[in-house]
Amino acid sequence: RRCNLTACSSKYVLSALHPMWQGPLVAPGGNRQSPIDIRVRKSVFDPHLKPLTPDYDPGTCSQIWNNGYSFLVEYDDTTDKSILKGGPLEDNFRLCQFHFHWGESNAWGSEHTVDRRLFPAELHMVHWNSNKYRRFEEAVMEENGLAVIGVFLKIGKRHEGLQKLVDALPAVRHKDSVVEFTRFDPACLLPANIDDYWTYAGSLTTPPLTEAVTWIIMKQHIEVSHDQLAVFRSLLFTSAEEEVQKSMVNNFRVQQPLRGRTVRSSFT
Ligand SMILES: CCCCCCc1ccc(S(N)(=O)=O)cc1
Ligand SMILES: [Zn+2]
Repeated sequence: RRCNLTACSSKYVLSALHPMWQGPLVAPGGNRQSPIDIRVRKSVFDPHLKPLTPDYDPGTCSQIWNNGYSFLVEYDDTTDKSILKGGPLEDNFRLCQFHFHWGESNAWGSEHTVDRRLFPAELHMVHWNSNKYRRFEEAVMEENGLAVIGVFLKIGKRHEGLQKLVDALPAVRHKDSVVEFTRFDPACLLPANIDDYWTYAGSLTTPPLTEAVTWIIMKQHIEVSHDQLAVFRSLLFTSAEEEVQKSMVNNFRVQQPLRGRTVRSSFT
C-alpha cells in the first residue's frame, strides 16, 4: 500500500495505488514536500527550540465538514482566541481546523513515519500565521504561512475525549456534508508530553501542496480504540448523489524526497 518514490518508478503505479486523488503526487519543482520519513538518528537536536505553547478556546469550535479527503473540525479563526506559539515558531499562529489521515487496516494510515514505522492514523492540527497574514487563504501561499502539529494514533484504550467527535461522524458520512459541532477542546487530542517533537520545513499533503508548512511532529502518540478508528472508515469519499459509494480510507499521500532538508528535534 505504501509506496515510496524509490520503490515505484512510474507515476501510473503511484496513482493506481492512491485512489485518493489522481493529481500530481510529487509537486512539480517541489523541494520541500510532505510527508516524509523521519530518520531519528539523522535528526539534529536544537537546544534553542522552545516548548510549544498551544492555548485553545473550545468556544471557537464551530462545525465538522466532510470535504471528500478527510473530515475537518473547524474553528472560528477571526480572532486570536485559539492560538499556537513557541516551539520553532517566531510568530502567533491561529488554529483553523484539525483533521486526520488513516488506512483501511490498522497496519498503515499515517502520512509521516518514524524510521519507516507506520501508524494506523495521524492527526493534523492546522494553524496560520496571524502576525503576517489576514486570513488562511492568504497564508497558505506563503512559505512561513502555516504551522501543522502532527500526532500519531495507535490502537489501544478508548480515547474518552475523541468519543464526542466519533459520535458526530455518521452525520457527515458523505462528501460535502456539514454539521454543527461546538465546545470541543482540541487540546484533549494532544499527547501528555508535547515538549518532545521533530520539526522541519514542508508542504500541505493534499492539493494545493503549497510549501507553506512548518511541521511539528509529536514524538509521543495518543491511543484510540479499534472501534473508534473503525468509525472513521465508515465515512465516504463520495457525495450522497453518486451511485458508487467509496469508503474514506487510505487518505494519505505517498512519502516525498527529503531533498537535503534537516529535521530538528527538541529532545536528545
Ligand atoms: C486555499 C485552500 C487551501 C486548502 C488547503 C487545506 C489543507 C490544510 C492542511 C493540509 S495537511 N494534510 O497538509 O495538514 C492539507 C490541506
Ligand atoms: Zn493532513
